[in-house]
Amino acid sequence: MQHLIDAAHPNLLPAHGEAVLFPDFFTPRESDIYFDYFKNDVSWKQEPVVLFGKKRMQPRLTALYGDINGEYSYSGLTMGVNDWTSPMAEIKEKLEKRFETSFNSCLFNYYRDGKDYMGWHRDNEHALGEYPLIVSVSFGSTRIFQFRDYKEKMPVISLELDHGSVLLMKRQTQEYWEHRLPKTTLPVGPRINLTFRLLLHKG
Ligand SMILES: O=C(O)CCC(=O)C(=O)O
Ligand SMILES: [Fe+2]
Repeated sequence: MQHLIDAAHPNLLPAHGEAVLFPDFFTPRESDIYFDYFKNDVSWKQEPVVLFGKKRMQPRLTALYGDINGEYSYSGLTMGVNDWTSPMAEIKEKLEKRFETSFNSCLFNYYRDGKDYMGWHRDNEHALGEYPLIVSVSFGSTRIFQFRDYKEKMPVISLELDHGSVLLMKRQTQEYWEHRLPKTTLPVGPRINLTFRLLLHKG
């Protein structure tokens, strides 16, 4: 893979992994079009999850797309896999070319407002292999995204994910760091996030 870290795109993590932000990966115009398209045409669902033995609805809407047939178990949740649509395939190809890799699935998240969030987690499912490359695309309202050391639970590294930005996470990132998209009491509009992944086998 070509070297992705340079002065304009520094590694946001001090050690044990690489996280690189590309703030204007998509133009504002492209981003507006993708946002409207995904808002209306993704089969969004609010899925229940079991946390500490209690069933609750996830604080966001989700959908899974990819080229694996059938179902995929992700974080204790079995999700149906939908077929790529052409705007999704277009984004996937652009990312694959730029980052010299390939993806076979994408998890879509829809955060309706500041009350929707994703808690601390690592994307370290077995199906992703040892050192997964995860590419996260954001459209819509800017939200804060945070990393913290998985063992020490500190310090927190915060960044803003803007409309049209791409965040790349690679190497040991999912082993040493956890990440989240915190709630906010500030008035924020909806945000759509796409995380492209390569699943090595079914979950
Ligand atoms: O919405 C985001 O930026 C985070 C998404 C995420 O961490 C995930 O889908 O695993
Ligand atoms: Fe994640």
